[in-house]
Amino acid sequence: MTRESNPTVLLVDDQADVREALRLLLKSEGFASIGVDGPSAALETVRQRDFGCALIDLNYTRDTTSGEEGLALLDALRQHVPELPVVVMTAWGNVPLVVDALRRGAGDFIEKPWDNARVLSIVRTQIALGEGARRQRRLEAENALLRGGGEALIAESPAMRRVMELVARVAPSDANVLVLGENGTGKGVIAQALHAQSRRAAKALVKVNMGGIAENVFESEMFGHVRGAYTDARSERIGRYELADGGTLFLDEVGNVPISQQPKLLRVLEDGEFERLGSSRTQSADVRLVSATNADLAVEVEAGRFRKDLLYRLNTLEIRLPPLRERRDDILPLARSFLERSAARYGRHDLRLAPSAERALLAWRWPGNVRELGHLMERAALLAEQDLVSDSALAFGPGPGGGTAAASTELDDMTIDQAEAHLVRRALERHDGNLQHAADALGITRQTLYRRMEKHALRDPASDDDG
Ligand SMILES: Nc1ncnc2c1ncn2[C@@H]1O[C@H](COP(=O)(O)OP(=O)(O)OP(=O)(O)O)[C@@H](O)[C@H]1O
Repeated sequence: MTRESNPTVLLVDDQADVREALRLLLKSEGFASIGVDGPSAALETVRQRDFGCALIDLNYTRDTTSGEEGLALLDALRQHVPELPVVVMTAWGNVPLVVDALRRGAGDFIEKPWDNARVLSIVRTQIALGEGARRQRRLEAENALLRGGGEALIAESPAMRRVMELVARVAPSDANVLVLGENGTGKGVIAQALHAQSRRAAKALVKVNMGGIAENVFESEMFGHVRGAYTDARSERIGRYELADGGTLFLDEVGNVPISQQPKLLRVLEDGEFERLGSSRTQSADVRLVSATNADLAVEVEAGRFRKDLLYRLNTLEIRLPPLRERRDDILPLARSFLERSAARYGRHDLRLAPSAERALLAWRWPGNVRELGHLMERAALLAEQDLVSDSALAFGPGPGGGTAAASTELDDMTIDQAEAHLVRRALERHDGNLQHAADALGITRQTLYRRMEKHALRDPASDDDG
């Protein structure tokens, strides 16, 4: 969110005295304004900063009566900065032109010579409408980013109870928290709990997966960009940092922030200030940071891949999540909860675990932790032939060397590189492009999968747009 108290009005008119009269009128009501003399200067200016509203003349020197230039400017503004309310100024009585402008999206019109009170009332109304539109767009963007709903968090084991006590103690503070743990141990769930128990709970929890952001889009993802900031930036975009204003920003897989981008992250963490890519305007946001990693960041610092000063910014407090194999008391409560949820989804309401299944679940080492348990229960709910799910109905992860004879013959004829590309592609296909599931199936981390995909030029189905 920008920190400007009173929005600025853009005045576009080729006559300097008109601009000056409007500037003084607006100033008397506390509105700042910037005046420019024509369409190209107007378009240049809206690229550089935000306005609460624009007042544009419809006739410029090149063509002083038809209004064509003004209407073209109106169209361009609607396209470039759709939330900016535009008020058109016309000569008295030019009804067809006014109608045309309103049809093309002008918020209102002013006839010259104008009535001061009417100008001020229109400007106030249009600014309020524009703010409403921006707020709406923010909410939509936030909703799209929020993780799907709060799921029940299970913490029966002594180790997890201690974690939850720590969460309760640190959540209300604004301190940055680093959540550590193997893949699938529930770091995202803990980030959600920290947010839900904080005074920011009513605001957004914005998640960014650092493992999934390519180096060249890092800055625009995090801090947004203005239109035209780079070749594909067709529209303005709000960054994740700004979206988290007043709320919590969750940086997942923070160990993957490229070293070249780490100073940018450090700067915003130090003073809360940033610029949208392509803009020189400094903005600020009030953000509480929770980050997570399965990497040993001390080792990354040693190796020169992670800045020590950044680590110290992130880990004001650390929460370590034990792997599932070290909290066996959670296994069955989690399994029952996942089975119940999947059973409801697939209409198998009477499904329950047989003692043999419970013994098998307790004996498994859970390399994929809680996530693996969730997937196993979902498969069981789908595939179980009887309501009582026995150990034989549990398809524990493929052991090393799993795979069909046909697949191995295919692999026999490939180079190692080809085989790797083939396996990655097949895993992505089998798991409908879900990177985590594909990585689990391949027995590698999501980061490693991501690197392999880059190496073999396989597309990440989630990285789609420029906004
Ligand atoms: N204590 C818990 N209670 C209920 N569900 C849990 C718990 N811990 C994890 N889960 C579930 O397990 C899955 C994996 O959790 P999550 O994504 O938070 O793990 P993670 O440690 O962030 O994984 P990664 O390191 O791969 O990003 C999610 O579906 C989550 O809802």
